[in-house]
Amino acid sequence: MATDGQTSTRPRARRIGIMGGTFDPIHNGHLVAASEVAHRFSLDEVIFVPTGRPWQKLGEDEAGNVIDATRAVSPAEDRYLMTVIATASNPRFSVSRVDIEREGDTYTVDTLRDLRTLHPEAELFFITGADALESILSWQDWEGLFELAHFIGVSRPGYELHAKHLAQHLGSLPPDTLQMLEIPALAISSTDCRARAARGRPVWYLVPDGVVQYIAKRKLYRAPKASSPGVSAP
Ligand SMILES: Nc1ncnc2c1ncn2[C@@H]1O[C@H](COP(=O)(O)OP(=O)(O)OP(=O)(O)O)[C@@H](O)[C@H]1O
Ligand SMILES: O=C(O)c1ccc[n+]([C@@H]2O[C@H](COP(=O)([O-])O)[C@@H](O)[C@H]2O)c1
Repeated sequence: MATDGQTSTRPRARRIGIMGGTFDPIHNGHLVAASEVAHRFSLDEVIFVPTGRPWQKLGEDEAGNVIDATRAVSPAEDRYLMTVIATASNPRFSVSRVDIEREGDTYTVDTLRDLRTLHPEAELFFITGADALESILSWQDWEGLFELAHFIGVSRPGYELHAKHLAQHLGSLPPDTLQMLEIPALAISSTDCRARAARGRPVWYLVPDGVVQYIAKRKLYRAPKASSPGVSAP
């Protein structure tokens, strides 16, 4: 604290965005979302965090039995490497392995706790698309999430960006707990990119060039998902 009547020169806390996703594959919708939030919220860095075991995307029932084999997710290392390739040219973007190195299902509550431990002084901003925000009440320990970071909901074509379902819970929290941001509309999804790659249709300009090349090199999304060595049960 300044004691001589001068203004304190203590630097402001580092502002870190967290872009969580399965990134199977990462596409330009993810990158634009992170870039827009970084600009509008004056973030110093955005950390992309590929999921380890995205439990809601595995097509499994509660006992872990595969009930929809078409929903198997690509190996975490492939998704991680595509994320590194896609973000490499932006000095403000980085990629974390916290979710892929933690065992078991991936829960955002754990992601935020791990990143808080790694960045104890930082202000954290978790970035989520309108579709993910819509289903946040189904996330593990969702009630505690809003105490761990600010949340930024971003628009996405085909989804309404709102927090009506959270109104009761957010009422008792500071107004900057959840903020909404309209971003340029890119109607791109990983599901569509996978379907295109599977049928030999182009994914150029939907995903970064290096990711197009990585998908081709690793022959991702070509074989039926049931036979790929993903993270769902064999
Ligand atoms: N086109 C987009 N515009 C804005 N946000 C997006 C867009 N695509 C994905 N997101 C957001 O990015 C995060 C990670 O998304 P994810 O990796 O599941 O991609 P996806 O395209 O939704 O994948 P899939 O089609 O396999 O469900 C989520 O918060 C999601 O809402
Ligand atoms: O915490 C949970 O239970 C939870 C359930 C579903 C999704 N999430 C997180 O939401 C982010 C986007 O996930 P997804 O599945 O849409 O790629 C990613 O960071 C996930 O870990 C988190």
